Amino acid sequence: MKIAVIGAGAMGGAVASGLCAAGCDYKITVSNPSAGHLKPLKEMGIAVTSDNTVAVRDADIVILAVKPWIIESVIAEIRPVLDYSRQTVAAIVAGVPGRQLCEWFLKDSELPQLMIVMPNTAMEVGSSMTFIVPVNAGEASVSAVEGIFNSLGTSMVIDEAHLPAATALASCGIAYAMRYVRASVEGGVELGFKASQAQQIVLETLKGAVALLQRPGSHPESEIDKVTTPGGLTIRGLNEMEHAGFTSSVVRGLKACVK
Ligand SMILES: NC(=O)C1=CN([C@@H]2O[C@H](COP(=O)(O)OP(=O)(O)OC[C@H]3O[C@@H](n4cnc5c(N)ncnc54)[C@H](OP(=O)(O)O)[C@@H]3O)[C@@H](O)[C@H]2O)C=CC1
Ligand SMILES: O=C(O)[C@@H]1CCC=N1
Repeated sequence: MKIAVIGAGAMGGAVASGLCAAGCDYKITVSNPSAGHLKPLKEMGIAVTSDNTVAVRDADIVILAVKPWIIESVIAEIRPVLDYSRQTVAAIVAGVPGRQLCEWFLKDSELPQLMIVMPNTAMEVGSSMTFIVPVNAGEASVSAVEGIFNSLGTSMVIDEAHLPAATALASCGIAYAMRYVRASVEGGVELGFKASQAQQIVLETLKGAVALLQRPGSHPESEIDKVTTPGGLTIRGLNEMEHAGFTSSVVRGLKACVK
């Protein structure tokens, strides 16, 4: 299967390099105006070009990975050369509704197989939580796009109404998770560990927490109950974090992100 990736930044670059690193059998061409982002991809053996129309011409699946304010002009550029009868478009774009994409893609009253895809930066390491929103897409094209993003982590097909929340939790969520790590490392340094040691401790602890929660029937509160000795140390720390607004600030941050 041939894939064109338009835009070689954080998302487009991670799709291409991630698929390549995973040893996938896709023939990938990446297009980007400046050469800087293309160089490492070219070194991995990926075909590169600065011409979007060249990249999409032969592709079975076109992945758009440009900033939201650029996507309209990119669609206008590639629309004349796209063959809607055989090509699927997956748009990685935040905050652009499906109906708007349909308006921009409409050609002779036709649309391509079209979906919005929302990954996160962990595609780079094959661990993205990716959402797929079918906008105008049948089973075969959704399953082809699922195949791509399952090679880069885990994918979930959702409806568009859930996309803002999904974006907040998983795409932006990577940054929120990083902030928890940074905060814990800073605390660890103040308590006497070197930053590198503190980071290792925090990451291993998070790995353990994830593994505990991934067991069937597991729940965060029951895991917390096992740690919090009555009158003990853990509950003092937890309650202090809650007095400072821990849960509330996470919920408020997610809601602000969706707004
Ligand atoms: N970053 C993230 O975590 C996430 C981003 N998204 C969405 O992904 C999309 C891409 O974001 P992101 O990868 O972060 O952005 P980047 O700025 O990292 O990458 C965008 C890339 O598009 C290139 N570009 C600019 N103009 C054109 C053009 N006319 N044709 C082809 N390529 C072009 C840029 O090239 P140059 O730099 O040379 O100008 C750049 O390499 C956005 O719509 C964003 O909303 C979705 C989920 C998560
Ligand atoms: O912050 C943003 O707008 C993009 C969308 C999701 C993650 N980054």
